[in-house]
Amino acid sequence: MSEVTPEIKARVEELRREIDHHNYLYYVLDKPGITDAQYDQLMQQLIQLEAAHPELITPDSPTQRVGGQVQQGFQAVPHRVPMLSLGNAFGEADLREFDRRVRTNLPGEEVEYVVELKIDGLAVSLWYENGLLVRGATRGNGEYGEDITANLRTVKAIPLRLKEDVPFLEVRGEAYMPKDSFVRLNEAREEAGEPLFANPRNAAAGSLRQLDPGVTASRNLSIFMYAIGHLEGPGPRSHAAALAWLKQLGFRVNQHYKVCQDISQVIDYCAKWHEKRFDLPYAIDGLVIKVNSLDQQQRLGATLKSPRWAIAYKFPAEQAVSTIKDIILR
Ligand SMILES: NC(=O)c1cnc(OC2CCCC2)nc1N
Repeated sequence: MSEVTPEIKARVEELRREIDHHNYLYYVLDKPGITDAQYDQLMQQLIQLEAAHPELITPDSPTQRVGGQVQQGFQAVPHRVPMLSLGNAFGEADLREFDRRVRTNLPGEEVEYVVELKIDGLAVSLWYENGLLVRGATRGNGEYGEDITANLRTVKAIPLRLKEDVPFLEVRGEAYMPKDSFVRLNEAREEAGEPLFANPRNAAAGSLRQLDPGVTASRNLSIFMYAIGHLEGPGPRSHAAALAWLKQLGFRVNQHYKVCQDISQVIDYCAKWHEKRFDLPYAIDGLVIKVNSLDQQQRLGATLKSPRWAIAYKFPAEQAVSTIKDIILR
């Protein structure tokens, strides 16, 4: 093994920064800055330098996303803050009833809502210590999840290192399989005589619960972050500010969220996306409405399993019976 010179160390660090930046442009912002060939060229240089100087390898190096070993199973891990499930609203009357309950519990106060698309994937929790990804887990039963860190590290939209070294941060998001990846995967499975996945949510869940991270890496999963689970130190005071801060840290955040001043604006926004949902490159099964003020969220609290400050608006199930492909590709 040849001696590590300062020049080699500097080159490795420069390659890492450049590759991380291009991963961020491509997988987080959907705005690639270079061609795939140029990207592969950078990766090959870094792989070769790290192979010649393994002592330079760090856990957050872009070459360390796909771990080697196949796991025997998944460790059960406790969530510091339970991952609650959402109550459902199936129409305008349910949404107005939700608004009435919120305002009854916050007498005389102004209430703002944030409305987000409800990504149809798998809820996951990511833990970062000093800006480094240290753990990833499924929601599980809300109290305990499964440790799928090795699999989540392969999702390139998940940063291995944040843009700021926050001491401790746990964030939640929805991992999902884009529609075109879902169709391609099922076509390949049909070719191979394997059972098809019924929908992108099952495909994402199946891909994340693989014992071999190499299989997860091949499934082209992505993610949208939607909440801070636990944060040490001062943080944002509203949910909208939390989403902006997560984006600033380098996370992928869905940009179709809207701050609404009253429930009528919420209802209009839900109607708009009920119309437009097939224009999206990923599956959604509704929208999520949240009280914007984190202080009001705190004071509204939660029932045993659901927050009083949030509700899911679910789209009516598909009327026409059509093949999964038509629905996905409509
Ligand atoms: N699938 C989604 O896109 C989604 C799921 N969950 C939440 O919020 C949590 C926070 C409090 C209970 C639910 N937001 C979302 N956008």
